Amino acid sequence: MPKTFGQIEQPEDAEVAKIVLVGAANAGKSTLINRLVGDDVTIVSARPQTTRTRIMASLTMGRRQLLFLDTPGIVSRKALRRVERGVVTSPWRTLSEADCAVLLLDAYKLTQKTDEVEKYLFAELPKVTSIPALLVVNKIDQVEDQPKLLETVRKYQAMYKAIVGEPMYISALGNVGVDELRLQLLASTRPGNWEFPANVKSDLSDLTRVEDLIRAEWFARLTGYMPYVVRQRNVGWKYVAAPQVKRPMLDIKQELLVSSGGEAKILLGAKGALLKEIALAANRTISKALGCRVRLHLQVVVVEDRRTRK
Ligand SMILES: Nc1nc2c(ncn2[C@@H]2O[C@H](COP(=O)(O)OP(=O)(O)OP(=O)(O)O)[C@@H](O)[C@H]2O)c(=O)[nH]1
Repeated sequence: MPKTFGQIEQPEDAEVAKIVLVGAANAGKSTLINRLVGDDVTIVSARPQTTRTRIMASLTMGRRQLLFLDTPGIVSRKALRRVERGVVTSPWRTLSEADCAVLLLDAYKLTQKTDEVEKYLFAELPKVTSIPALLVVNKIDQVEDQPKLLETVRKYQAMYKAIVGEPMYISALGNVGVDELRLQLLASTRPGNWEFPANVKSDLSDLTRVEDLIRAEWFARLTGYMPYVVRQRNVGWKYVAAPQVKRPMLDIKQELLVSSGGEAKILLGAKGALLKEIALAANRTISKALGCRVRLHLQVVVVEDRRTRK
């Protein structure tokens, strides 16, 4: 018989595990969470540091629930030192909440000897935590020199004593090894109460998810500093009932705020074509993510930039 805990219906023998992903910026944390959960819950981009919110995604299989605590990537040693001093949101704080860590390494960086941040991260990690961890090596699709990779991974394995089992080699993007990793993670659950109903995949409010998905589209199409200067303002959110259609359609109006006509031009593209493309693509992903029909309106608005105001 299922029992109700608070608002949540769960089986008598419910189990739960909180998982934290630790890795340098761009290691593929967001991509991996999306693969594991099977939904676009976090923003994925080729540029580092796009994870703005700490996102908790959840995945329920049978009686087990996994809760993923996503952490912002660590870009440099300097950033890591700031983290230690508690100046920026600390991934370490998230670590203390977790039952199990996934230590995510970028296979390509390991073979190219550009893994400085990782080395530093692994040297610091044992000082702040000893939670059990899986060592997961991502982006194996990018590696040719496999012996070199295995040798480097062995060194990492020795650095954090609480690593459970053998390292796992995956490609989050290519969906290789992800099913095996999911099974491993499910094996780390302990008796406990679920935090989300079985069918909920993320605790982000729908609005935050929508804004993330819109942002992902312009990040995918613009380069350089430009994506970072755009801010979002939600100006409309209503469900519109349409005759002959069973489920209402969600009508969303968002403004993209920039501080100059030049920036507006870049975002609009020739005759507004780029903005149209962004809106169309975002409309599709939002509709899929929320499971309802969506009509998205995007508008570029030039606002005075307080930083440059005299
Ligand atoms: N070739 C390859 N690329 C991958 C793989 N996994 C992720 N990527 C790419 O690596 C880039 C970074 O991925 P993200 O998932 O945004 O990385 P992240 O660790 O969440 O990054 P931050 O938000 O900066 O912390 C994206 O361009 C992904 O498509 C993989 O298995 N193979």
